Amino acid sequence: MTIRLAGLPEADQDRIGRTRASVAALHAELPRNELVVWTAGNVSEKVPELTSGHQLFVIKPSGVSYDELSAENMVVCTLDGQKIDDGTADSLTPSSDTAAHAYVYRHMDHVGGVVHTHSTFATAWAARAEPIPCVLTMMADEFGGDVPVGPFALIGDDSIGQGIVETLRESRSKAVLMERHGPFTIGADAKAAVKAAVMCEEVARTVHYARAYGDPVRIDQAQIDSLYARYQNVYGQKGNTA
Ligand SMILES: O=C(CO)[C@@H](O)[C@H](O)COP(=O)(O)O
Repeated sequence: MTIRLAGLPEADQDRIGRTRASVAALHAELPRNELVVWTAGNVSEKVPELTSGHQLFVIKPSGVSYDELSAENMVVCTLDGQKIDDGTADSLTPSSDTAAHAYVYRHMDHVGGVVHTHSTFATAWAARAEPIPCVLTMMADEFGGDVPVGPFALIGDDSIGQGIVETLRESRSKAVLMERHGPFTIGADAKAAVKAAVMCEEVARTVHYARAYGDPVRIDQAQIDSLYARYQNVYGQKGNTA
């Protein structure tokens, strides 16, 4: 039976509303960071701590221009990728990549946010099915090593999601270059996944130019491990309330 948003406890409705607003706002980061053209990218976030016990996520409606996105038209889905009765028109369909996002949430419990783009430099590496080698400290920081390539898969069923999960389970990376398609990124929440998408495009561009003029040198594994540990555990204002 379809879950009805209006029938959920008030606290759950409030939580879902906050997630819808946050995911709608984060989509503006995709064109702002030049990660998308037209509508070719999407962001989703799993709704945490629902008292009703439902497991839901929020994702962009398919093909809707980023400047028309709002909390009200963010689509709410079950982890099976099925749209609930979320108050939007029945005709409003979720992202083409909903099945992939849903598969990741079902199989990677620690993931709270997923992003997909076709950002130019990362997608060029995906077109060559070539992992981005870890030749930059920024890559060790954010990805803990190379940015891996996932298998080519057609859109619309679980195959992309399966490829994302199989690839990222073997890596610390928050980004995977799906072969001949483009990058998918994950994070503890949608903002972390958007950051990973921004950083993935940045390192794809930098390493592309580095290789155009020479042979970049890999960072050795012990140094990658040290850089990753510092960045993930010390960098920024970890826990500071100031
Ligand atoms: O690769 C594709 C379509 O082939 C998708 O990733 C779109 O580029 C974004 O689709 P929507 O989220 O707007 O449905």
